[in-house]
Amino acid sequence: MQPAASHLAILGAGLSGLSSAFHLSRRFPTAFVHLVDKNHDLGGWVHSQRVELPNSDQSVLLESGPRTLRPNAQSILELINLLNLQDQLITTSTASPAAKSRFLKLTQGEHGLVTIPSSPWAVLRSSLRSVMLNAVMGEPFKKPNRPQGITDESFDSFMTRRFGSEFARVFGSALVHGIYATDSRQLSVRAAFPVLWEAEDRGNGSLLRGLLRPKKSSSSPPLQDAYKVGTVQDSMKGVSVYSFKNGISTLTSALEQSLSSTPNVVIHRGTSVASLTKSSTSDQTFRVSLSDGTTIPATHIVSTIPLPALNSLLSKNTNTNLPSIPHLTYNPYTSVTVVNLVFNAPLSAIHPAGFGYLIPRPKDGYPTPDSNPLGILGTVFDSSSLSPQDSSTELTKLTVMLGGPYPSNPFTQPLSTSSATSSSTPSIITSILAHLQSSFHPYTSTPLPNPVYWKINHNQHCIPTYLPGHLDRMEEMKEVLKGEGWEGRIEVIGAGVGGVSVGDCVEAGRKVGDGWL
Ligand SMILES: C=Cc1c2[nH]c(c1C)Cc1[nH]c(c(CCC(=O)O)c1C)Cc1[nH]c(c(C)c1CCC(=O)O)Cc1[nH]c(c(C)c1C=C)C2
Repeated sequence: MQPAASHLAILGAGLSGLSSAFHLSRRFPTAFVHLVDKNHDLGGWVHSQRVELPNSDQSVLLESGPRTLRPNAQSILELINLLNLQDQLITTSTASPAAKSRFLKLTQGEHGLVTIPSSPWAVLRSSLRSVMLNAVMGEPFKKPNRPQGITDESFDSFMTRRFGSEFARVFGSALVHGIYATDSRQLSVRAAFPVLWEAEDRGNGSLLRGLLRPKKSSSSPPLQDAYKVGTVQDSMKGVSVYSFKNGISTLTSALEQSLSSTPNVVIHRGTSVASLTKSSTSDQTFRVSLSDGTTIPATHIVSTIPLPALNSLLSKNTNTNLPSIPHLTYNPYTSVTVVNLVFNAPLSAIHPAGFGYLIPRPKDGYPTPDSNPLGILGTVFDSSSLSPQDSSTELTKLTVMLGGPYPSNPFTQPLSTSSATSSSTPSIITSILAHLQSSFHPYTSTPLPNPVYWKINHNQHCIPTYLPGHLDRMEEMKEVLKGEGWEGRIEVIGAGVGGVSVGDCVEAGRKVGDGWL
């Protein structure tokens, strides 16, 4: 029989680790909960920074990780309620341009952005008409064409089957750039977009018919599992996305603060896990040794660190009675360089109102320095939805994202994390400004002003690319963790396992250790 969960060790204090510690410390109020992170600052990829602009009394809030949240993630609404963050919310309505207007930049050489049509009438007037019309109108009438017996495929192959290769490249690859910053020809459709895979089943082979057909309603969750959202749900009516006055770090900082004042929780920051072994004595506890010399005896473990990091940790163990965990190094991780720019001019003087734009995969694939030399994936118009974070609407902030599947660009290495004012503009910023100028033409025909502030952050290996077959591999991994040696007393969660969004990570932390006693 499993021992009671009396000593819990949680490896990694990003969103999944913080959420795990928060929920487990409430579920097991008499257990000792240890939360370990190699960094001194907790929160993982969430990084919000308020910057005072030089020579002015103005400030802006810049994000280098996730910047907005969606109201459908109940587990986040629950944290907002439990941590009392409601008065710090800023919301963007579904009727705002940020929610309604999205753009594509089709080719680097050509000026301008193309609006993604949001209604059938808009399609008829759009320059994307030729790519969209036949693909979308024809899909419901196309014969079912999923090859028999396949259990997964790439997102590109799925979209190509149903809509044709040009539609898959233009829309599919751009969507994947904006979420996974990867090549849609590598990404598993079932792991990344399960809703679409299931809709094709429901529509008897047609994705669009399946999306229009309602899902069979699942029975409501047992009462103890109901999300404690309080009145937060009501404040999300008509909201498309939201954040906080001081950015997404509000959530991670509030979790950290709450854990710091919880008597049964110890946070070990700035120290990494040196080894993970299992005692050979009859108590069979795990030993988590930290690089600062501390050893945590643990009855149960939650690993939220990237899967390759867990693999390195376990492969250091010699003479261990712990079985190896499969598939930890199967998926690659992509890196994204995030460039925040701030202009001393209102939004309308810089770019059209809207969410921002994405750039599809070039026609000839990625290693094409002529078509997209900087490897730009897209640009977010932050001020369209997040201007209440800043001290003035006379400022415009936007974020250019580079990297992902493009060959690593020559600028990122020496500038991995840097920021400055316009007095010393490096060539990457100059090149990005030229790209923006061409993207915003003819909306803005006058030269763009120099940014009053810019900041570059290179997020190395920040997002996993789930390769086809990911869900089956994760099931196999879970079977091993339930078996001899681990005995269901370790759970491996986080972005590498079950979803990369903030909501997925928080939800995984909420569910972890469900069967522990
Ligand atoms: C660091 C860059 C990131 C890129 N994708 C993600 C990050 C953190 C993760 C991500 N982005 C989105 C989702 C879906 C969210 C959901 O469905 O709940 C995820 C998991 C969508 C998204 N993409 C962009 C924005 C502003 C959003 C809204 C959510 C968020 O704030 O992250 C823009 C964008 N993200 C990336 C690129 C290249 C890009 C380009 C415009 C990569």
